[in-house]
Amino acid sequence: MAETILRLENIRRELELSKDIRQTIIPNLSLEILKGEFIAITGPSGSGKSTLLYMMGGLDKPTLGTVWLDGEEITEKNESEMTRIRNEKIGFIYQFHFLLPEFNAVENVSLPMMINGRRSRKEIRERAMHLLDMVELQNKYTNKPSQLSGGQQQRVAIARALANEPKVLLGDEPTGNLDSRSADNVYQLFDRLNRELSQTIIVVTHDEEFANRAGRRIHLVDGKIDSDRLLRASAGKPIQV
Ligand SMILES: Nc1ncnc2c1ncn2[C@@H]1O[C@H](COP(=O)(O)OP(=O)(O)OP(=O)(O)O)[C@@H](O)[C@H]1O
Repeated sequence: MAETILRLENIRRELELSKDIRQTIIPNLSLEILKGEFIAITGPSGSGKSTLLYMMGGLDKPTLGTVWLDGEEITEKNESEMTRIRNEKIGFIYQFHFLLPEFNAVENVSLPMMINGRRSRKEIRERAMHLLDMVELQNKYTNKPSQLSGGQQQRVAIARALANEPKVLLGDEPTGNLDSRSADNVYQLFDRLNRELSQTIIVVTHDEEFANRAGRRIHLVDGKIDSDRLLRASAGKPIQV
């Protein structure tokens, strides 16, 4: 039986638009995610997908409710504890890569490990190169972001997100800015990470093809789970036959 890696209990997220106007983005949502799952979150624009993802990764806090990550309640942590937890346990990938333009690929991937401070400089460099090999950028170590294609930049961002061996990899429209071939490459990479390393992956996407190739698809409408379907077996959830 796979372990739970993320648990959201009775999450409510309201926004204070002005002193007396509040908007409810997520009324009351509970969800359990197991280690090794590959999940796509879909839904119309404004349905609360990114808000949900950010609460899972501790970048946003619910108005009410509890989020547990890897057995730890993250909703009660202060900002400096959350910064450490995000660095150690979460890998984020955004629609835009947010690589540092003046740093090359190895340096960009090294950054989260330098902040973490658990590896020596030599180990950091070796791991950065290993991660770039894994995303098939073995001949681009010293390229700066401007010397890479959009798909290659996104693969550096994925290598960077994996730097500290995150418990959960979160993607907010990671293929949204890519042509279909590069998007397919990114999908293939996620699929490989999930199958070979049992990496837990949760991706918000508008890309139907991507969503249908994940292991589980959660569809949101107005901040509520409209459907939650297993599409195929994954390390986290084998489909019983
Ligand atoms: N900082 C903010 N200020 C005002 N409204 C916000 C803010 N952040 C989110 N919202 C509102 O919250 C709702 C949910 O936003 P969210 O970005 O989570 O939706 P989404 O499903 O990810 O949308 P999209 O697919 O367009 O990215 C939307 O109605 C949005 O306008």
